[in-house]
Amino acid sequence: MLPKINPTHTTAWKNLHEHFAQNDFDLRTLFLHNPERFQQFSVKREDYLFDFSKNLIDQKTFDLLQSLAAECDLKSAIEAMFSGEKINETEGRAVLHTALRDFSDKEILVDGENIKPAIKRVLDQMKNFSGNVISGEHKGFSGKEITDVVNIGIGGSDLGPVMVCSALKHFKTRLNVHFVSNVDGNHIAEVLKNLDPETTLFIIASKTFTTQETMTNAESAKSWFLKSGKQDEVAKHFVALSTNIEAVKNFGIAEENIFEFWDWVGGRYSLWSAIGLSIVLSVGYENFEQLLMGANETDIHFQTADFKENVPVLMGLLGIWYRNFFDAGTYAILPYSQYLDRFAAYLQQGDMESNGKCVDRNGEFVEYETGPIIWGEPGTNGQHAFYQLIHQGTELIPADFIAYAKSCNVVSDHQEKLLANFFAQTEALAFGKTEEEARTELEKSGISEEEIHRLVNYKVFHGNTPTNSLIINELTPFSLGQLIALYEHKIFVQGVIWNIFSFDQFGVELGKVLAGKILSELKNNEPVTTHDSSTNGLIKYFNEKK
Ligand SMILES: O=P(O)(O)OC[C@H]1O[C@H](O)[C@H](O)[C@@H](O)[C@@H]1O
Repeated sequence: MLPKINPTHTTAWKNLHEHFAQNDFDLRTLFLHNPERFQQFSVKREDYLFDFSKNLIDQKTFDLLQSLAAECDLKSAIEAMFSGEKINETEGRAVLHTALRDFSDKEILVDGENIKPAIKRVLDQMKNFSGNVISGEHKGFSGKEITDVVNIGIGGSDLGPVMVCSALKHFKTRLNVHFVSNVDGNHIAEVLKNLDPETTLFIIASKTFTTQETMTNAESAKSWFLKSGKQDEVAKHFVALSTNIEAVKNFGIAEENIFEFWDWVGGRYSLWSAIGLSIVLSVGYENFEQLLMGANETDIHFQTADFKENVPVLMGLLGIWYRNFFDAGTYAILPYSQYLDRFAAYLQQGDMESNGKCVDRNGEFVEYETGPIIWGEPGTNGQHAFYQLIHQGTELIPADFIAYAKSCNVVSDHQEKLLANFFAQTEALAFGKTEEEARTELEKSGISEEEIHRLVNYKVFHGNTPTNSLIINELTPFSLGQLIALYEHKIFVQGVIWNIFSFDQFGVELGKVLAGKILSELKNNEPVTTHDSSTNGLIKYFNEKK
Protein backbone atom coordinates (compact mmCIF):
# COMPACT_ATOMS: atom_id res chain seq x y z
CA MET A 1 0.00 0.00 0.00
CA LEU A 2 1.12 3.54 -0.61
CA PRO A 3 1.67 5.91 2.31
CA LYS A 4 -1.33 8.16 2.99
CA ILE A 5 0.50 11.34 3.96
CA ASN A 6 -1.11 14.73 3.30
CA PRO A 7 1.82 16.74 1.90
CA THR A 8 0.57 20.02 3.37
CA HIS A 9 0.93 18.52 6.84
CA THR A 10 4.66 17.91 6.39
CA THR A 11 7.33 20.15 7.88
CA ALA A 12 8.94 20.47 4.45
CA TRP A 13 5.75 21.85 2.93
CA LYS A 14 5.46 24.51 5.65
CA ASN A 15 9.13 25.40 5.23
CA LEU A 16 8.76 25.59 1.45
CA HIS A 17 5.90 28.08 1.86
CA GLU A 18 8.06 30.25 4.13
CA HIS A 19 11.03 29.91 1.79
CA PHE A 20 8.86 30.90 -1.16
CA ALA A 21 7.52 33.96 0.67
CA GLN A 22 10.97 35.14 1.71
CA ASN A 23 12.80 34.94 -1.65
CA ASP A 24 12.36 36.30 -5.17
CA PHE A 25 14.45 33.67 -6.99
CA ASP A 26 15.89 36.04 -9.58
CA LEU A 27 17.87 33.90 -12.03
CA ARG A 28 20.24 36.71 -13.01
CA THR A 29 21.21 37.10 -9.38
CA LEU A 30 21.35 33.37 -8.67
CA PHE A 31 23.71 32.75 -11.60
CA LEU A 32 25.77 35.85 -10.82
CA HIS A 33 26.37 34.76 -7.23
CA ASN A 34 27.16 31.15 -8.13
CA PRO A 35 29.39 30.55 -11.16
CA GLU A 36 29.13 26.81 -10.44
CA ARG A 37 25.34 26.82 -10.63
CA PHE A 38 25.23 24.71 -13.78
CA GLN A 39 27.49 22.07 -12.20
CA GLN A 40 25.46 22.18 -8.99
CA PHE A 41 22.07 21.74 -10.65
CA SER A 42 22.60 19.32 -13.51
CA VAL A 43 22.83 15.54 -13.85
CA LYS A 44 25.07 14.10 -16.56
CA ARG A 45 24.33 10.47 -17.45
CA GLU A 46 25.77 8.29 -20.19
CA ASP A 47 23.00 8.97 -22.69
CA TYR A 48 21.81 12.44 -21.73
CA LEU A 49 22.38 15.65 -19.77
CA PHE A 50 19.62 16.97 -17.52
CA ASP A 51 20.22 20.64 -16.72
CA PHE A 52 17.83 22.00 -14.12
CA SER A 53 19.92 25.08 -13.21
CA LYS A 54 17.52 27.48 -14.95
CA ASN A 55 14.87 26.72 -12.33
CA LEU A 56 13.66 29.18 -9.71
CA ILE A 57 15.48 27.43 -6.90
CA ASP A 58 18.47 27.84 -4.62
CA GLN A 59 20.22 25.22 -2.51
CA LYS A 60 17.69 25.62 0.28
CA THR A 61 14.81 25.02 -2.13
CA PHE A 62 16.57 21.94 -3.40
CA ASP A 63 17.09 20.62 0.13
CA LEU A 64 13.51 21.32 1.18
CA LEU A 65 12.13 19.53 -1.89
CA GLN A 66 14.31 16.57 -1.01
CA SER A 67 12.89 16.68 2.52
CA LEU A 68 9.39 16.70 1.07
CA ALA A 69 10.14 13.51 -0.84
CA ALA A 70 11.48 11.92 2.31
CA GLU A 71 8.56 12.98 4.51
CA CYS A 72 6.11 11.65 1.92
CA ASP A 73 7.95 8.34 2.00
CA LEU A 74 8.61 8.32 -1.74
CA LYS A 75 11.23 5.62 -1.39
CA SER A 76 8.81 3.02 -0.03
CA ALA A 77 6.23 4.02 -2.63
CA ILE A 78 8.72 3.28 -5.39
CA GLU A 79 9.50 -0.08 -3.83
CA ALA A 80 5.80 -0.86 -3.49
CA MET A 81 5.14 -0.23 -7.17
CA PHE A 82 8.04 -2.26 -8.52
CA SER A 83 7.36 -5.15 -6.13
CA GLY A 84 3.84 -5.63 -7.43
CA GLU A 85 1.91 -4.40 -4.41
CA LYS A 86 -1.66 -3.47 -5.34
CA ILE A 87 -1.01 0.26 -5.12
CA ASN A 88 -3.91 0.94 -7.49
CA GLU A 89 -6.13 0.50 -4.46
CA THR A 90 -9.39 1.85 -5.89
CA GLU A 91 -9.30 -0.84 -8.57
CA GLY A 92 -7.50 -3.46 -6.49
CA ARG A 93 -4.68 -3.82 -8.97
CA ALA A 94 -0.91 -3.81 -9.08
CA VAL A 95 0.88 -1.29 -11.32
CA LEU A 96 3.49 -3.23 -13.26
CA HIS A 97 4.10 -1.68 -16.67
CA THR A 98 7.71 -1.78 -15.48
CA ALA A 99 7.61 -5.60 -15.42
CA LEU A 100 6.95 -5.57 -19.18
CA ARG A 101 10.49 -4.30 -19.75
CA ASP A 102 12.29 -6.18 -16.97
CA PHE A 103 14.39 -8.83 -18.73
CA SER A 104 16.00 -10.01 -15.49
CA ASP A 105 15.29 -13.41 -13.98
CA LYS A 106 13.74 -11.76 -10.93
CA GLU A 107 10.28 -13.15 -10.20
CA ILE A 108 7.43 -10.64 -9.93
CA LEU A 109 4.33 -12.06 -8.28
CA VAL A 110 0.73 -10.97 -8.82
CA ASP A 111 -1.73 -12.95 -6.67
CA GLY A 112 1.03 -15.43 -5.98
CA GLU A 113 1.83 -16.09 -9.65
CA ASN A 114 5.08 -15.08 -11.34
CA ILE A 115 4.03 -12.89 -14.28
CA LYS A 116 7.33 -13.05 -16.17
CA PRO A 117 6.57 -16.24 -18.20
CA ALA A 118 3.33 -14.77 -19.55
CA ILE A 119 5.12 -11.53 -20.47
CA LYS A 120 7.76 -13.54 -22.34
CA ARG A 121 5.11 -15.63 -24.07
CA VAL A 122 3.36 -12.56 -25.48
CA LEU A 123 6.64 -10.94 -26.50
CA ASP A 124 7.56 -14.11 -28.39
CA GLN A 125 4.11 -14.13 -30.01
CA MET A 126 4.58 -10.50 -31.08
CA LYS A 127 8.06 -11.25 -32.40
CA ASN A 128 6.95 -14.27 -34.43
CA PHE A 129 3.82 -12.65 -35.80
CA SER A 130 5.51 -9.39 -36.77
CA GLY A 131 8.41 -11.29 -38.32
CA ASN A 132 6.02 -13.24 -40.52
CA VAL A 133 4.13 -10.12 -41.59
CA ILE A 134 7.27 -8.09 -42.31
CA SER A 135 8.94 -10.96 -44.19
CA GLY A 136 5.83 -11.51 -46.29
CA GLU A 137 5.33 -15.03 -45.03
CA HIS A 138 1.98 -14.00 -43.53
CA LYS A 139 -0.19 -13.29 -46.57
CA GLY A 140 -3.66 -11.87 -47.05
CA PHE A 141 -6.65 -13.85 -48.28
CA SER A 142 -5.68 -13.39 -51.94
CA GLY A 143 -2.09 -14.47 -51.35
CA LYS A 144 -0.57 -11.01 -51.37
CA GLU A 145 1.85 -9.67 -48.76
CA ILE A 146 0.54 -7.26 -46.17
CA THR A 147 1.61 -3.69 -46.99
CA ASP A 148 -0.48 -1.62 -44.58
CA VAL A 149 -1.40 -1.96 -40.92
CA VAL A 150 -4.30 -0.08 -39.33
CA ASN A 151 -4.28 0.18 -35.54
CA ILE A 152 -7.80 0.82 -34.27
CA GLY A 153 -7.74 2.09 -30.70
CA ILE A 154 -8.07 5.24 -28.61
CA GLY A 155 -6.50 6.76 -25.51
CA GLY A 156 -3.79 4.50 -24.18
CA SER A 157 -4.44 2.09 -27.05
CA ASP A 158 -3.52 4.77 -29.55
CA LEU A 159 -1.49 7.68 -28.16
CA GLY A 160 1.56 5.68 -27.11
CA PRO A 161 1.91 3.72 -30.37
CA VAL A 162 1.22 6.87 -32.41
CA MET A 163 3.90 8.79 -30.53
CA VAL A 164 6.50 6.03 -30.75
CA CYS A 165 5.85 5.25 -34.42
CA SER A 166 6.19 8.94 -35.21
CA ALA A 167 9.33 9.29 -33.11
CA LEU A 168 10.98 6.22 -34.66
CA LYS A 169 10.07 6.95 -38.27
CA HIS A 170 13.78 6.81 -39.07
CA PHE A 171 13.75 3.12 -38.13
CA LYS A 172 10.60 2.05 -39.93
CA THR A 173 10.08 -1.24 -41.77
CA ARG A 174 8.49 -1.62 -45.23
CA LEU A 175 5.04 -1.63 -43.60
CA ASN A 176 2.93 1.53 -43.52
CA VAL A 177 1.23 1.82 -40.15
CA HIS A 178 -1.92 3.95 -39.84
CA PHE A 179 -4.00 4.87 -36.80
CA VAL A 180 -7.75 5.23 -36.47
CA SER A 181 -9.07 6.39 -33.11
CA ASN A 182 -11.93 8.90 -33.36
CA VAL A 183 -15.51 7.68 -33.70
CA ASP A 184 -15.88 10.51 -36.24
CA GLY A 185 -16.51 8.45 -39.38
CA ASN A 186 -14.28 10.76 -41.35
CA HIS A 187 -11.29 9.38 -39.49
CA ILE A 188 -11.66 5.78 -40.68
CA ALA A 189 -12.98 6.90 -44.06
CA GLU A 190 -9.85 8.94 -44.77
CA VAL A 191 -7.55 6.10 -43.68
CA LEU A 192 -9.32 3.34 -45.64
CA LYS A 193 -9.74 5.50 -48.73
CA ASN A 194 -6.35 4.52 -50.11
CA LEU A 195 -6.00 1.00 -48.72
CA ASP A 196 -6.53 -2.40 -50.30
CA PRO A 197 -8.40 -5.04 -48.22
CA GLU A 198 -6.19 -7.73 -49.77
CA THR A 199 -3.04 -6.21 -48.26
CA THR A 200 -4.31 -4.55 -45.08
CA LEU A 201 -3.95 -5.91 -41.53
CA PHE A 202 -6.20 -4.51 -38.80
CA ILE A 203 -5.14 -4.38 -35.15
CA ILE A 204 -8.06 -3.92 -32.77
CA ALA A 205 -6.37 -2.46 -29.72
CA SER A 206 -8.51 -2.20 -26.62
CA LYS A 207 -7.73 -3.17 -23.06
CA THR A 208 -11.44 -3.57 -22.20
CA PHE A 209 -12.67 -4.38 -25.72
CA THR A 210 -15.77 -2.35 -24.87
CA THR A 211 -14.74 1.20 -25.81
CA GLN A 212 -17.44 2.64 -28.06
CA GLU A 213 -15.12 4.39 -30.50
CA THR A 214 -12.90 1.36 -30.96
CA MET A 215 -15.68 -1.19 -31.29
CA THR A 216 -17.53 1.05 -33.78
CA ASN A 217 -14.41 1.51 -35.87
CA ALA A 218 -13.65 -2.21 -35.62
CA GLU A 219 -17.11 -3.15 -36.91
CA SER A 220 -16.79 -0.63 -39.76
CA ALA A 221 -13.36 -1.98 -40.64
CA LYS A 222 -14.77 -5.51 -40.70
CA SER A 223 -17.66 -4.42 -42.94
CA TRP A 224 -15.18 -2.71 -45.25
CA PHE A 225 -13.08 -5.86 -45.38
CA LEU A 226 -16.06 -8.19 -45.99
CA LYS A 227 -16.95 -6.28 -49.15
CA SER A 228 -13.92 -8.07 -50.62
CA GLY A 229 -12.90 -10.85 -48.25
CA LYS A 230 -14.97 -13.65 -46.78
CA GLN A 231 -15.93 -14.23 -43.14
CA ASP A 232 -13.54 -17.16 -42.84
CA GLU A 233 -10.71 -14.95 -44.12
CA VAL A 234 -11.11 -12.38 -41.35
CA ALA A 235 -8.47 -14.27 -39.36
CA LYS A 236 -5.79 -13.32 -41.90
CA HIS A 237 -6.54 -9.61 -41.56
CA PHE A 238 -7.67 -8.99 -37.98
CA VAL A 239 -5.77 -9.36 -34.72
CA ALA A 240 -6.70 -8.08 -31.26
CA LEU A 241 -4.80 -6.71 -28.29
CA SER A 242 -6.77 -6.96 -25.07
CA THR A 243 -7.23 -8.24 -21.54
CA ASN A 244 -10.81 -9.27 -22.41
CA ILE A 245 -10.31 -12.53 -24.29
CA GLU A 246 -14.02 -13.51 -24.26
CA ALA A 247 -15.08 -10.21 -25.86
CA VAL A 248 -12.41 -10.59 -28.52
CA LYS A 249 -13.60 -14.07 -29.41
CA ASN A 250 -17.20 -12.84 -29.55
CA PHE A 251 -16.08 -10.22 -32.05
CA GLY A 252 -14.88 -13.07 -34.24
CA ILE A 253 -11.12 -12.88 -33.94
CA ALA A 254 -9.26 -16.18 -33.94
CA GLU A 255 -7.66 -17.19 -30.63
CA GLU A 256 -4.18 -17.38 -32.20
CA ASN A 257 -4.60 -13.75 -33.27
CA ILE A 258 -5.19 -12.46 -29.76
CA PHE A 259 -2.26 -10.76 -28.04
CA GLU A 260 -3.01 -10.68 -24.34
CA PHE A 261 -2.13 -8.19 -21.67
CA TRP A 262 -3.22 -7.79 -18.11
CA ASP A 263 -5.13 -5.57 -15.72
CA TRP A 264 -1.93 -4.55 -13.93
CA VAL A 265 -1.02 -2.62 -17.08
CA GLY A 266 -2.74 0.76 -17.10
CA GLY A 267 -4.01 1.91 -20.50
CA ARG A 268 -1.80 5.01 -20.54
CA TYR A 269 1.19 2.90 -19.54
CA SER A 270 0.55 0.08 -22.02
CA LEU A 271 2.72 0.77 -25.09
CA TRP A 272 5.28 -1.68 -23.63
CA SER A 273 2.65 -4.47 -23.73
CA ALA A 274 0.79 -6.14 -26.58
CA ILE A 275 -0.57 -2.66 -27.29
CA GLY A 276 2.88 -2.07 -28.77
CA LEU A 277 2.25 -4.52 -31.64
CA SER A 278 1.81 -1.64 -34.11
CA ILE A 279 5.21 -0.36 -32.97
CA VAL A 280 6.77 -3.78 -33.54
CA LEU A 281 5.31 -3.89 -37.06
CA SER A 282 6.45 -0.32 -37.67
CA VAL A 283 10.08 -0.63 -36.55
CA GLY A 284 10.70 -4.35 -36.12
CA TYR A 285 11.00 -6.45 -32.98
CA GLU A 286 14.68 -5.72 -32.30
CA ASN A 287 13.98 -1.98 -32.15
CA PHE A 288 10.93 -2.57 -29.96
CA GLU A 289 13.11 -4.58 -27.60
CA GLN A 290 15.61 -1.70 -27.52
CA LEU A 291 12.73 0.61 -26.59
CA LEU A 292 11.88 -1.70 -23.69
CA MET A 293 15.51 -1.86 -22.60
CA GLY A 294 15.83 1.89 -22.60
CA ALA A 295 12.80 2.17 -20.33
CA ASN A 296 14.31 -0.50 -18.11
CA GLU A 297 17.51 1.55 -17.81
CA THR A 298 15.44 4.43 -16.48
CA ASP A 299 13.57 2.05 -14.15
CA ILE A 300 16.88 0.99 -12.61
CA HIS A 301 18.03 4.60 -12.35
CA PHE A 302 14.73 5.54 -10.70
CA GLN A 303 15.00 2.70 -8.18
CA THR A 304 18.67 3.10 -7.31
CA ALA A 305 19.86 6.68 -7.82
CA ASP A 306 20.09 9.00 -4.83
CA PHE A 307 17.11 11.38 -5.00
CA LYS A 308 19.59 14.26 -5.37
CA GLU A 309 20.63 12.86 -8.75
CA ASN A 310 17.47 10.95 -9.63
CA VAL A 311 16.15 12.60 -12.77
CA PRO A 312 12.46 11.57 -12.53
CA VAL A 313 12.44 12.54 -8.84
CA LEU A 314 13.97 15.95 -9.63
CA MET A 315 11.48 16.49 -12.49
CA GLY A 316 8.61 15.61 -10.18
CA LEU A 317 9.74 17.77 -7.28
CA LEU A 318 10.38 20.81 -9.50
CA GLY A 319 6.92 20.45 -11.00
CA ILE A 320 5.41 20.49 -7.51
CA TRP A 321 7.40 23.63 -6.63
CA TYR A 322 5.75 25.49 -9.54
CA ARG A 323 2.29 23.90 -9.20
CA ASN A 324 1.84 24.31 -5.46
CA PHE A 325 4.01 27.29 -4.56
CA PHE A 326 4.13 29.45 -7.73
CA ASP A 327 0.55 28.45 -8.57
CA ALA A 328 1.48 27.60 -12.16
CA GLY A 329 -1.56 26.00 -13.78
CA THR A 330 0.15 24.43 -16.77
CA TYR A 331 3.41 22.78 -17.74
CA ALA A 332 4.83 22.94 -21.28
CA ILE A 333 6.62 20.11 -23.05
CA LEU A 334 8.71 21.65 -25.83
CA PRO A 335 10.70 19.02 -27.76
CA TYR A 336 13.14 20.51 -30.28
CA SER A 337 12.66 17.42 -32.41
CA GLN A 338 10.03 17.06 -35.12
CA TYR A 339 10.08 13.31 -34.50
CA LEU A 340 8.58 14.05 -31.04
CA ASP A 341 5.61 15.88 -32.55
CA ARG A 342 3.14 13.66 -30.66
CA PHE A 343 5.08 13.57 -27.38
CA ALA A 344 3.11 16.32 -25.62
CA ALA A 345 -0.19 14.77 -26.74
CA TYR A 346 0.95 11.42 -25.31
CA LEU A 347 1.90 13.03 -22.01
CA GLN A 348 -1.44 14.80 -21.83
CA GLN A 349 -3.07 11.45 -21.21
CA GLY A 350 -0.15 10.08 -19.21
CA ASP A 351 -0.03 13.02 -16.82
CA MET A 352 -3.52 14.49 -16.81
CA GLU A 353 -5.38 11.17 -16.63
CA SER A 354 -3.04 10.04 -13.83
CA ASN A 355 -2.91 13.16 -11.69
CA GLY A 356 -6.03 15.06 -12.68
CA LYS A 357 -7.59 14.04 -9.38
CA CYS A 358 -9.24 15.92 -6.46
CA VAL A 359 -9.66 13.13 -3.90
CA ASP A 360 -6.70 11.95 -1.85
CA ARG A 361 -5.66 8.46 -0.84
CA ASN A 362 -7.71 8.79 2.35
CA GLY A 363 -10.87 9.43 0.32
CA GLU A 364 -10.97 13.11 1.25
CA PHE A 365 -11.23 16.03 -1.18
CA VAL A 366 -7.83 17.71 -1.46
CA GLU A 367 -7.28 21.31 -0.40
CA TYR A 368 -4.28 21.90 -2.66
CA GLU A 369 -3.56 21.80 -6.38
CA THR A 370 -2.76 18.51 -8.09
CA GLY A 371 -2.02 17.70 -11.73
CA PRO A 372 -1.29 20.64 -14.07
CA ILE A 373 -2.45 21.09 -17.64
CA ILE A 374 0.13 19.53 -19.91
CA TRP A 375 0.58 21.00 -23.38
CA GLY A 376 3.23 21.71 -25.98
CA GLU A 377 4.43 21.51 -29.55
CA PRO A 378 7.86 20.94 -31.09
CA GLY A 379 10.35 23.77 -31.29
CA THR A 380 11.13 25.75 -33.33
CA ASN A 381 7.46 25.85 -34.46
CA GLY A 382 6.20 26.88 -31.00
CA GLN A 383 8.33 30.01 -31.21
CA HIS A 384 6.12 31.18 -34.06
CA ALA A 385 2.90 30.33 -32.28
CA PHE A 386 2.76 30.75 -28.48
CA TYR A 387 6.18 31.79 -27.18
CA GLN A 388 4.97 35.40 -27.11
CA LEU A 389 2.82 34.50 -24.13
CA ILE A 390 5.58 32.54 -22.41
CA HIS A 391 7.97 35.47 -22.79
CA GLN A 392 5.68 38.43 -22.13
CA GLY A 393 2.38 37.06 -20.87
CA THR A 394 1.04 37.08 -17.32
CA GLU A 395 1.12 33.30 -16.75
CA LEU A 396 4.17 31.57 -15.30
CA ILE A 397 4.76 28.62 -17.64
CA PRO A 398 7.49 26.20 -16.55
CA ALA A 399 8.73 24.14 -19.47
CA ASP A 400 10.85 21.15 -20.41
CA PHE A 401 13.06 21.69 -23.43
CA ILE A 402 14.16 18.40 -25.01
CA ALA A 403 16.65 17.97 -27.85
CA TYR A 404 18.97 15.43 -29.44
CA ALA A 405 22.60 16.38 -29.96
CA LYS A 406 22.87 14.29 -33.12
CA SER A 407 20.31 14.41 -35.92
CA CYS A 408 19.10 11.24 -37.65
CA ASN A 409 19.40 13.15 -40.91
CA VAL A 410 22.33 15.52 -41.50
CA VAL A 411 20.94 18.32 -43.69
CA SER A 412 23.07 21.41 -44.17
CA ASP A 413 23.25 23.46 -40.94
CA HIS A 414 19.74 22.65 -39.76
CA GLN A 415 20.86 20.92 -36.55
CA GLU A 416 23.00 23.85 -35.45
CA LYS A 417 20.14 26.25 -36.11
CA LEU A 418 17.71 24.01 -34.20
CA LEU A 419 19.98 23.85 -31.16
CA ALA A 420 20.89 27.54 -31.37
CA ASN A 421 17.19 28.30 -31.01
CA PHE A 422 16.90 25.81 -28.14
CA PHE A 423 19.74 27.46 -26.22
CA ALA A 424 18.59 30.98 -27.06
CA GLN A 425 15.03 30.38 -25.89
CA THR A 426 15.98 28.91 -22.51
CA GLU A 427 18.47 31.78 -22.03
CA ALA A 428 15.92 34.43 -22.99
CA LEU A 429 13.25 32.86 -20.79
CA ALA A 430 15.64 32.76 -17.85
CA PHE A 431 17.26 36.18 -18.07
CA GLY A 432 14.85 38.29 -20.14
CA LYS A 433 15.63 41.88 -21.02
CA THR A 434 15.54 44.71 -18.46
CA GLU A 435 14.03 48.13 -19.07
CA GLU A 436 17.53 49.60 -19.08
CA GLU A 437 18.68 47.17 -21.77
CA ALA A 438 15.56 47.83 -23.80
CA ARG A 439 16.08 51.57 -23.47
CA THR A 440 19.72 51.33 -24.60
CA GLU A 441 18.67 49.36 -27.69
CA LEU A 442 15.99 51.91 -28.55
CA GLU A 443 18.41 54.81 -28.07
CA LYS A 444 20.77 53.18 -30.58
CA SER A 445 17.97 53.08 -33.09
CA GLY A 446 17.96 56.87 -33.11
CA ILE A 447 14.27 57.39 -32.31
CA SER A 448 13.14 60.34 -30.17
CA GLU A 449 13.04 60.24 -26.37
CA GLU A 450 9.28 60.54 -26.61
CA GLU A 451 9.14 57.44 -28.85
CA ILE A 452 11.51 55.58 -26.52
CA HIS A 453 9.28 56.41 -23.57
CA ARG A 454 6.25 55.21 -25.52
CA LEU A 455 7.79 51.90 -26.61
CA VAL A 456 10.23 50.83 -23.92
CA ASN A 457 7.87 48.78 -21.78
CA TYR A 458 6.76 46.73 -24.79
CA LYS A 459 10.38 45.73 -25.27
CA VAL A 460 10.96 44.47 -21.72
CA PHE A 461 11.15 40.65 -21.15
CA HIS A 462 10.41 39.66 -17.57
CA GLY A 463 12.61 36.55 -17.68
CA ASN A 464 12.61 34.24 -14.65
CA THR A 465 10.61 31.68 -16.61
CA PRO A 466 11.94 28.32 -15.44
CA THR A 467 13.04 25.57 -17.80
CA ASN A 468 14.62 22.14 -17.65
CA SER A 469 16.97 21.32 -20.51
CA LEU A 470 17.30 17.69 -21.51
CA ILE A 471 19.93 17.07 -24.17
CA ILE A 472 19.90 13.45 -25.31
CA ASN A 473 22.90 12.20 -27.30
CA GLU A 474 20.84 10.74 -30.16
CA LEU A 475 17.35 9.52 -30.98
CA THR A 476 17.33 5.73 -30.85
CA PRO A 477 14.69 3.25 -29.72
CA PHE A 478 16.73 2.83 -26.52
CA SER A 479 16.94 6.55 -25.73
CA LEU A 480 13.26 7.00 -26.55
CA GLY A 481 12.43 4.29 -24.03
CA GLN A 482 14.57 6.09 -21.46
CA LEU A 483 12.78 9.38 -22.14
CA ILE A 484 9.24 8.00 -21.92
CA ALA A 485 10.00 6.21 -18.66
CA LEU A 486 11.48 9.40 -17.18
CA TYR A 487 8.08 11.03 -17.57
CA GLU A 488 6.14 7.95 -16.38
CA HIS A 489 8.13 8.08 -13.16
CA LYS A 490 7.92 11.87 -12.83
CA ILE A 491 4.14 11.44 -12.90
CA PHE A 492 4.39 8.69 -10.27
CA VAL A 493 6.53 10.89 -7.99
CA GLN A 494 4.02 13.71 -8.15
CA GLY A 495 1.06 11.42 -7.52
CA VAL A 496 2.74 9.97 -4.45
CA ILE A 497 3.51 13.38 -3.01
CA TRP A 498 0.04 14.75 -3.83
CA ASN A 499 -1.32 11.72 -1.97
CA ILE A 500 -3.64 10.76 -4.85
CA PHE A 501 -4.22 7.54 -6.77
CA SER A 502 -2.56 7.95 -10.18
CA PHE A 503 -3.68 4.73 -11.79
CA ASP A 504 -7.48 4.84 -11.94
CA GLN A 505 -9.58 7.10 -14.19
CA PHE A 506 -13.13 7.33 -12.90
CA GLY A 507 -13.43 10.79 -14.43
CA VAL A 508 -13.94 9.41 -17.91
CA GLU A 509 -17.08 7.47 -17.00
CA LEU A 510 -19.83 10.08 -16.65
CA GLY A 511 -19.46 11.32 -20.22
CA LYS A 512 -19.58 7.79 -21.55
CA VAL A 513 -22.83 7.03 -19.69
CA LEU A 514 -24.51 10.25 -20.82
CA ALA A 515 -23.39 9.66 -24.40
CA GLY A 516 -25.01 6.24 -24.37
CA LYS A 517 -28.33 7.74 -23.26
CA ILE A 518 -28.22 10.52 -25.83
CA LEU A 519 -27.20 8.14 -28.62
CA SER A 520 -30.36 6.10 -28.11
CA GLU A 521 -32.41 9.33 -28.17
CA LEU A 522 -30.74 10.43 -31.39
CA LYS A 523 -31.45 7.09 -33.00
CA ASN A 524 -35.16 7.04 -32.27
CA ASN A 525 -35.59 10.42 -34.03
CA GLU A 526 -38.21 11.65 -31.54
CA PRO A 527 -38.06 15.23 -30.14
CA VAL A 528 -35.73 15.19 -27.14
CA THR A 529 -36.87 16.99 -24.00
CA THR A 530 -35.24 14.97 -21.25
CA HIS A 531 -32.25 17.28 -20.77
CA ASP A 532 -31.55 20.92 -19.88
CA SER A 533 -32.67 23.53 -22.41
CA SER A 534 -29.16 23.83 -23.87
CA THR A 535 -28.68 20.12 -24.51
CA ASN A 536 -32.27 19.76 -25.77
CA GLY A 537 -31.74 22.78 -28.05
CA LEU A 538 -28.45 21.49 -29.41
CA ILE A 539 -29.92 18.05 -30.10
CA LYS A 540 -32.94 19.62 -31.81
CA TYR A 541 -30.68 21.70 -34.09
CA PHE A 542 -28.55 18.64 -34.93
CA ASN A 543 -31.63 16.58 -35.76
CA GLU A 544 -32.86 19.34 -38.08
CA LYS A 545 -29.56 19.74 -39.93
CA LYS A 546 -28.10 16.20 -40.12
O1 LIG B 1 -7.95 0.35 -24.33
P1 LIG B 1 -9.41 0.60 -24.03
O2 LIG B 1 -9.98 -0.31 -23.03
O3 LIG B 1 -10.21 0.67 -25.30
O4 LIG B 1 -9.48 2.06 -23.36
C1 LIG B 1 -9.09 3.18 -24.11
C2 LIG B 1 -9.10 4.39 -23.17
O5 LIG B 1 -10.42 4.49 -22.65
C3 LIG B 1 -10.62 5.45 -21.63
O6 LIG B 1 -10.56 6.72 -22.20
C4 LIG B 1 -9.62 5.38 -20.50
O7 LIG B 1 -9.77 6.51 -19.68
C5 LIG B 1 -8.21 5.35 -21.05
O8 LIG B 1 -7.30 5.17 -19.97
C6 LIG B 1 -8.07 4.21 -22.04
O9 LIG B 1 -6.76 4.21 -22.55
